Amino acid sequence: MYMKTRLVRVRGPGGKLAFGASGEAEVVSARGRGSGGRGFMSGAGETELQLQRRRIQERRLSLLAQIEDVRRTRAIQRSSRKRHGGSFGQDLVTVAVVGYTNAGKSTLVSALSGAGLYSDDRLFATVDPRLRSVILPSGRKILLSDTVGFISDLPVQLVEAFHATLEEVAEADMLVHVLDSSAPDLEEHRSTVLQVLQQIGVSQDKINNMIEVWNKIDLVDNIALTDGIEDEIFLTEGEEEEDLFSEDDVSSEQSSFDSLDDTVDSESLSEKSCENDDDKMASEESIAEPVEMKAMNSELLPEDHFRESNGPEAISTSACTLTEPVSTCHVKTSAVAGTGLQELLQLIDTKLNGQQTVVQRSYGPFDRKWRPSSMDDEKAAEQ
Ligand SMILES: Nc1nc2c(ncn2[C@@H]2O[C@H](COP(=O)(O)OP(=O)(O)OP(=O)(O)O)[C@@H](O)[C@H]2O)c(=O)[nH]1
Ligand SMILES: [Mg+2]
Repeated sequence: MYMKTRLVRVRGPGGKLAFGASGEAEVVSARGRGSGGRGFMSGAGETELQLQRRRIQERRLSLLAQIEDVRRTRAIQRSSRKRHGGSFGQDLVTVAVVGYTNAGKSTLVSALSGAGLYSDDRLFATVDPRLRSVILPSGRKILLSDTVGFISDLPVQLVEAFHATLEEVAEADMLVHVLDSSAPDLEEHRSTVLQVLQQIGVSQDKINNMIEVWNKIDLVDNIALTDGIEDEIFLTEGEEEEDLFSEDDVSSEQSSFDSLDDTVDSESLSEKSCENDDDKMASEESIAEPVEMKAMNSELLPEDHFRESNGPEAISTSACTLTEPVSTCHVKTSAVAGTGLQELLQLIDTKLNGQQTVVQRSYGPFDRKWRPSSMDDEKAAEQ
């Protein structure tokens, strides 16, 4: 097939035609040959290499045009969402799902918006299929935004291509960071993502407020999880896991969630933990002192205990800070098995409710606008 459509020639070191010989290989396309005379010996047309380069260039330009389209569309979507109750309003906040490549972001977004949970792609599907609407346990509707996976050492040339995604991340009201908990280089993935988020101008507040999803929990062997892996991931070195709560506490946790979803089992119910929003100051302090990390085994945290100190809206008083100088809430999920999904939605709900009163949207590098300093808040709001 290849030979039928293309002429392949290999030029040997002496410039002679030498099929299959080692040396500089020059592949001449049949198309190019036609345009350049009698084969490359007499100044052939476009070589295969040139042809490939041209095609790559064309493809690049076409992709850049598409990306520009997506950016424009998303900008329109965002302003429309703001007008009709978006970022500052009640109804349509955007939660961007970020994470290292292959962590399971797309699977998770599909699972969250798939059968069994409310899903409505209609509104934005025509312009961007990666935005899915989801109804939280409280009835609040949000938009979940799937994003391009981050990778280490992202080539500079690719950054432009990622801008559409990055803008969505910078603009999102909240971030959900999906981690593949079975990945051996989990820590590296986590720090790469945090680094990229900082690089693209996501505010520290937003990073601190981020929910971590420990996905692919089905791949992590239960015994290994309790014996070692979880300790490695979640506990600070030197800290000892404590049996903090009695069985009664655990069952009270379950009862408090029964109203949310009867199908949720006790195991998955205990699979979440969250820092107190009010503890934000404390967590910010911990950024300055990265060594001082609190951590707890989330399995042991009862719901009643969370509520005691945080009021009805809060899920947890316990900071589940990790070994990184960033404190986060976390939920364990298996996007393929469908476990932990309700807990994740509940956590997003709780976080958003907590944010509601203090929503201070951080401006990323993409939406900073100049504003006269004398302008009072009312005028600014009108604008
Ligand atoms: N066992 C298991 N596999 C999962 C889970 N979630 C996702 N996967 C698998 O992991 C692979 C990657 O999933 P994706 O959803 O494409 O990951 P992604 O983060 O969107 O990847 P990129 O778009 O490349 O960044 C797929 O083969 C999924 O089936 C999970 O919870 N458990
Ligand atoms: Mg994906």
